[in-house]
Amino acid sequence: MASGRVDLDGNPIKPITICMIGAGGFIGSHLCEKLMSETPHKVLAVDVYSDKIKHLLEPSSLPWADRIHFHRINIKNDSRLEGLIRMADLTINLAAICTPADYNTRPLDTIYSNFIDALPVVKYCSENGKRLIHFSTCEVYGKTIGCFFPKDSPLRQDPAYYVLNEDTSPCIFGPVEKQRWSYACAKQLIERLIYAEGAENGLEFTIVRPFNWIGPRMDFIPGIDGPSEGVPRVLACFSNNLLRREPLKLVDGGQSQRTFVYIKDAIEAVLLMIENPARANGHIFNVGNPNNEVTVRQLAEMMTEVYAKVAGESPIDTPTVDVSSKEFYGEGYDDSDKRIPDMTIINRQLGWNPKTSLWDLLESTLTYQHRTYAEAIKKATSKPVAS
Ligand SMILES: NC(=O)c1ccc[n+]([C@@H]2O[C@H](COP(=O)([O-])OP(=O)(O)OC[C@H]3O[C@@H](n4cnc5c(N)ncnc54)[C@H](O)[C@@H]3O)[C@@H](O)[C@H]2O)c1
Ligand SMILES: O=c1ccn([C@@H]2O[C@H](COP(=O)(O)OP(=O)(O)O[C@H]3OC[C@@H](O)[C@H](O)[C@H]3O)[C@@H](O)[C@H]2O)c(=O)[nH]1
Repeated sequence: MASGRVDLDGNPIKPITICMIGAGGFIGSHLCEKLMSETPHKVLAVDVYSDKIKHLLEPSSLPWADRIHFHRINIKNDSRLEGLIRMADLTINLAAICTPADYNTRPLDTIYSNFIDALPVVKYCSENGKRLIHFSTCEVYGKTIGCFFPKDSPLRQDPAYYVLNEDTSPCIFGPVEKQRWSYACAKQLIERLIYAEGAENGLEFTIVRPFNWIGPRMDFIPGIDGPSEGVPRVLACFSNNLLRREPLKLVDGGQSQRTFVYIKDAIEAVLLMIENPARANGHIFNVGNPNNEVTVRQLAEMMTEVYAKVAGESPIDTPTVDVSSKEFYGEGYDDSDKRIPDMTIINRQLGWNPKTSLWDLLESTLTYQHRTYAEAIKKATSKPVAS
């Protein structure tokens, strides 16, 4: 497994120690899995939760048991953080509040989590001469230029006005009272701070801008492994509706567009960044799949079709229902209109391309959702309600 592995320039890859903050989340769990099963690297896994990586931590007879150690730490207030960053060769920061339902209901937590709490991580990396891979977001681009043209303008069809490029696209945010942009703004400011640490103090950094990575273990199913009233991201919302045989809720008509990339494809890109520092340092990378674009309505229709196939159940008579964003998310919600990543830079630096079609990634993800949750949902919904 470990021997004979070489980087993109043919040099042998030396085992390193990685301090991964937010290792217990969706992306972290897949990255830990990849690092344990395919590389010789060690992981100091930092998070407040460990449920999603439990299968990698126990039992102690696992072949990688001595290469992954979990540290239950809240990075807001724990003096052990600097020690862990010093012990590692590389820090990867995934920790954040990053669910749209939180942007306008917990705006302060969102800003603190995405900016203030990330500050010591950047500082410790810079002061100790350690490399940093920081997770930002495609939301830093905000709205596309195209959305400001009249609906029937042919300019809307011109990629120059909607394809998002790391080095040339502007970042266009909405008003302060629409607090999605506070998340975007906090992420953008930490990017700028990291860039400045690189420019002034020589911090070796890579910034990742994920474009809707989806797959197994994303978020939670309300009432099963998360709060009943919780609102996860769209994959888990729609999965929950399908599992419960309820209509999928289309916010403001489901007209927003997204490109979805399979988590396993995206993790390949992160591994290339980890193992090719000379090609990744100093860069910001879009990581997404421009070929998998759909409107949210089309996503709902495809998920309904795929779920019927994997669960062997016919769809319900009314598979979707429209809801207003105010009803669904509360006052002050705003949305990103369209997100197509330009892949030129990641292609040039790391030769990475996504592989999995939207249909295929939904098929494997919904198979997982069905296997993991269908029984639990049946039990939960058949329980008599206490009077
Ligand atoms: N999944 C995507 O498509 C996507 C898109 C854009 C950006 N991102 C970014 O990627 C990163 C990871 O996203 P994810 O989808 O895995 O989210 P996630 O919520 O599943 O994972 C984040 C993890 O960070 C942990 N965390 C948060 N605050 C912490 C703290 N103070 N101390 C310790 N741990 C803390 C959480 O417990 C959680 O396990 C985030 O920065 C997010 O903004 C993800
Ligand atoms: O049940 C639902 C849930 C969501 N939606 C819509 O589906 C779209 C996608 O919603 P998601 O919850 O997946 O989140 P978004 O794509 O807006 O943001 C996502 O990508 C950028 C990251 O930084 C964010 O952390 C991530 O959540 C939005 O237009 C939302 O309004 C529905 O129509 N119905």
